Amino acid sequence: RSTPRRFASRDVTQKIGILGVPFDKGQTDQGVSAGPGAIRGAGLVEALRSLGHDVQDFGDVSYDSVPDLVGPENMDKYQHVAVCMREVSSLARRIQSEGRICLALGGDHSVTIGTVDATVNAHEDVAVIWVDAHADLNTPATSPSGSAHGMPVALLAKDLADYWPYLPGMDWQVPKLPLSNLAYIGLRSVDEYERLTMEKFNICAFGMQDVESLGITGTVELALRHVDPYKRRAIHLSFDIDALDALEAPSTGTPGLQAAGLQAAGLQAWQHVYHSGGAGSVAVRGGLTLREGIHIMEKVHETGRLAAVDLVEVNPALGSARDVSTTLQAALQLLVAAFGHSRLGNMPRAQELPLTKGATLSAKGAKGKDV
Ligand SMILES: NC(=[NH2+])NCCC[C@H](N)C(=O)O
Repeated sequence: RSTPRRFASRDVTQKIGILGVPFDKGQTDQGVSAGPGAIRGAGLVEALRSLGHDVQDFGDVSYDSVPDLVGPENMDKYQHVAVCMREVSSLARRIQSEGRICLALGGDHSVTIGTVDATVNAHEDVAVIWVDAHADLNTPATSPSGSAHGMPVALLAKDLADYWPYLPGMDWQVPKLPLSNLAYIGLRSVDEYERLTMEKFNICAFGMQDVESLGITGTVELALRHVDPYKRRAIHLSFDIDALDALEAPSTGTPGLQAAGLQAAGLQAWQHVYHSGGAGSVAVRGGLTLREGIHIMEKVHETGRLAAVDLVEVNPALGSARDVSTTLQAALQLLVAAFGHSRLGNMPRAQELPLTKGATLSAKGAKGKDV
């Protein structure tokens, strides 16, 4: 049974609020703070408006003073995280309270400490789809790097609250997200303790092997069914550009394991192997294709329950000019897909199609009356 494709999106105006979060202190590479500017510069606002949406750009989050907070051991730049994410959360809440879908541009993935916090406060029942090469499920006690961008999920999860020490300056943040409302897609670099946590709490995760065996269609269907079985939750979609293969999005910086190489070496998937850090960082090979990423976005859009999107870890300082442009185009395509781009390009609406010379099919005409 074949049903005609629906192009509903062109007729449904969505209210979108863009929030830039040029935050880079959740990891060690320079340049990820230029992400929001670069994605805007690639034409994001214009592209979303051309879909007919009501787009308001709320600019970039800034914070000036960093108080002398003593954070947990092995959580780098804790003070910055605590202060900046409070600001992110309050702005993202404001955007959502105006009835807008909050589109946050990172920055590194620690920005979700603020954005997801806003979503779980703006809605009663929230589902999170986390598209990423990494699980970002470490606590300071388990983190191999001390980088906050590897910790947001652990910080947001209600089930993991007891695994954290008291966090001074973060009283605004209440871990509210049940891990049962979360699904990962695209994992290929999971640390040992993250894996243990995933097993212990039975977290729904589709790694690259699963995407391979189920296909992206099956993967997204199962992920959505898991996080939102009764089709009533607000959906927060957090997309780390490093979920895409390095060929599709080279300008991103997290050192990680090379899945293919590890398998060849007969190593366990959870034994993490790092590339050289800093300027030599490279994206993780063996990831999602851009088409697969777009499919995820389209399917979440089709639910009609998208509340917030993050697009993070685009680093315009990494790679050649061509790498940067490839990465930015990928980011842009993902985002227009999340907001209902037409799969076949900008097709005219049926009513706009000229039937005979000079005549167009009006709504009335479509019912067979005089045109
Ligand atoms: N959002 C990211 N790129 N996260 C990378 C995390 C890498 C590693 N698992 C860590 O915790 O340090």
